[in-house]
Amino acid sequence: MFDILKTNINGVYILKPKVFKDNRGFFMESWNKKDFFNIGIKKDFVQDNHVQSKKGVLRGLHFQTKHKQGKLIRCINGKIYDISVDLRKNSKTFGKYFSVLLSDKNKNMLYIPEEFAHGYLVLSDKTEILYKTTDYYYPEYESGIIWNDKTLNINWNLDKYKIKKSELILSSKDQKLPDFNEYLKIY
Ligand SMILES: Cc1cn([C@H]2C[C@H](O)[C@@H](COP(=O)(O)OP(=O)(O)O[C@H]3O[C@H](C)C(=O)[C@H](O)[C@H]3O)O2)c(=O)[nH]c1=O
Repeated sequence: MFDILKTNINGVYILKPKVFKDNRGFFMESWNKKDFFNIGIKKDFVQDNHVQSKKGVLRGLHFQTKHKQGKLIRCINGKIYDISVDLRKNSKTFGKYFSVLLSDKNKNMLYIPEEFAHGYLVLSDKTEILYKTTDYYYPEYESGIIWNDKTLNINWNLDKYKIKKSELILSSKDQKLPDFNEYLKIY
């Protein structure tokens, strides 16, 4: 059982699971095929990912050019500031981004359809996220856009979260991602 919040980007949803608390702790359904189908999320998930990161890690912005992946993301320990960028050519929000705080406290879940670049800034140590994808990992089709692209102009809220740019931890791959204008030339 979920409350569904539509967002300013068509097809991107925040799902708030119903949390059953008692003197033992809590129970919640984190995914239910029927409920998702009724929302309009009809593609099956085929892979589950579990990622742990230190505070200050920034992963992304990533997407697969073929075998594009829809994602259902949730944070089970700590918190992340999650960013997804609409790359659907015919979308009226093409190039626009959606941001949301996902944490073990708010238990919010984010669903993004295929053709979105995805990334997140990690706001606390030993943060763990779980996310399902609607297609498999194909490293040969991995691509991305640099996190601080001037055209996308994403506000990562570094000041708000008191994370210095010099403290950010990115993979060497992510440090070399192309910018949005290069992306526009290729795809
Ligand atoms: C994504 C992925 C990675 N891997 C292996 C490949 C590397 O040896 C290792 C770390 O991969 P990577 O550095 O690409 O992990 P992230 O930077 O977290 O990548 C993810 O970051 C952003 C936020 C995403 O939304 C994507 O799901 C994904 O691109 O895990 C796998 O075995 N399977 C996978 O599905």
